[in-house]
Amino acid sequence: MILFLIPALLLVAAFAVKAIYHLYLSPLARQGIPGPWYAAVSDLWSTTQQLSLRQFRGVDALLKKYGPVVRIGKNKVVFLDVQALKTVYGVTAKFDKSDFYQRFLTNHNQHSFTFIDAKDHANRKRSYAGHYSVTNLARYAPKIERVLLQMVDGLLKNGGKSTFDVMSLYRHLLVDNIFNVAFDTDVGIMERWTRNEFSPLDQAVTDFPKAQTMIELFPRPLTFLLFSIPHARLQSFLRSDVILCEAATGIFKKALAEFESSKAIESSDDEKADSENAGREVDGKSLIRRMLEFKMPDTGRRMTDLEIISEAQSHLIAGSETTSTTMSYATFELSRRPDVVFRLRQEIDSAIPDLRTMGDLTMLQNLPYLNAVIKEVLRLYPAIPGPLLRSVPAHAPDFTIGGYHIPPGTTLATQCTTLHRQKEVWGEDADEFRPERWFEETEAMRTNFIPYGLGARMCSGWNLANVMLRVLLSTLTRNFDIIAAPETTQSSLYVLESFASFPLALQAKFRFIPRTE
Ligand code: HEM
Repeated sequence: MILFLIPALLLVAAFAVKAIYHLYLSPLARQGIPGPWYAAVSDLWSTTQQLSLRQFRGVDALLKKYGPVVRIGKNKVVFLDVQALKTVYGVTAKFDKSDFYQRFLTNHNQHSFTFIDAKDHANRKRSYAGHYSVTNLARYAPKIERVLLQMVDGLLKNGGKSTFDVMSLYRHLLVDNIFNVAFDTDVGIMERWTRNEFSPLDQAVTDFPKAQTMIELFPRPLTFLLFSIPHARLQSFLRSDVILCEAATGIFKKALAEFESSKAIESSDDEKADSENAGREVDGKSLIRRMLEFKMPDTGRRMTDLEIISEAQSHLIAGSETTSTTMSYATFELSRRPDVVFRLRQEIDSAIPDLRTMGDLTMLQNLPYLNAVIKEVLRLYPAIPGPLLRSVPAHAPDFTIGGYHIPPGTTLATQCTTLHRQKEVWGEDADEFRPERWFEETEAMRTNFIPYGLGARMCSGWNLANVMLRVLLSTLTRNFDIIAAPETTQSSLYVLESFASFPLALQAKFRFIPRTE
């Protein structure tokens, strides 16, 4: 008995000593940064918050209770200070991403979203620079429109008889879209949806962030147990990374073959190659082609096959689930706000008279009410609602937030959920969906609105996301009256997150009744 007791007592004593250190003696404790004691003594609070899939809510509650700088872990501080936002996240900021992002490695490889080191990250971003620019995206308008009209046709054919889960519907469309826009490949996922066929790729895209969070938070030595449970759905959930990697490898091989053959043409017949490549220039280069051609500026090294595959895989994930969730919440607002639909229709009907077209992308970019609606959706339903974690670098010069000295090694973060709902910035109706507020945009609104993050690590695909939100919202509002299914309510859409947000019910069902007036 005593043999068990002594180690147990030693463990308790070790925990108590550590807890005392973190509560009273550590550099953060000595600064007296406010926050609950139970969050400061260990990282248990933070871990349970992540497990509960409500971390952004817990952090929001603490920021409201303790003020703009709060200690939420042994070594973790969250803040709301706009000045600090620029220092921590700004374009010239020297703060790296925290190692939290390592859970999102794809195929065990780094990609732009996960790189910790700023130089590695900058090089990777250079490898596909310009691909998601507004001008380059305009080249893909016909492909975007084709898939969009497939969806509209499917809904028109149904004539409003059935309800559809739009989380899944939009994801199908957006997965197709990423393949078209980033990889110049048509995989026909939307078509599968119209035939009511299951698509493993679509499922894997939505599983990935949830599965990676589960694997990360599961006790490490026991992970193998998780992978041994003989349950088909659980195993496909846990292996979403493999499914996505297979898809990315397929498109990589295709792009590589095209790249090799174009090089062969170039070397065998320069003149002929010139004319063939002239054709390619008009088509633009796919994301993979850009990476195949890229050489690191400092070393001249080319990217390895695995690096390209992992980067492509990450764009597939980042580019579909986020936009689909945002659109699903937009659909919910449309279904319960006839006043917003009325104003939107007034604007869109006169801008796009032909029902069978999507409208010019530049023209859509200039529709004020449509853009106000999108901003309001991104404000209230940000797809990444929780803390964006950064590390104070080892040799950081003296760094303070709100008068507190923050030592090197501390993990720092802000979160848009709280920034986007501060009454001092957005007014007393901050929690309400009111697109009109964007017609009186203030400087404070501009600096506190960060649905796509900010600085050097800001979302690479934000132009694409905005394009897709515009074409989807305008086309659906134009063609359909949208009615929420009885089971789709504020409670069923209660927001949860595993870094990316999703509704509690995991679905959002609506009927799309063809518009008659
Ligand atoms: C409504 C849709 C979207 C939202 C709200 C969103 C939000 C974000 C946010 C907040 C970040 C920064 C995360 C951080 O700092 O930790 C991010 C990064 C990123 N997003 Fe998006 N995103 C969206 C759509 C897209 C799309 C369509 C793509 C297309 C490929 C994309 C690709 C990426 C990539 C590659 C990164 C990593 C950027 C880097 O660190 O260099 N996202 N996104």
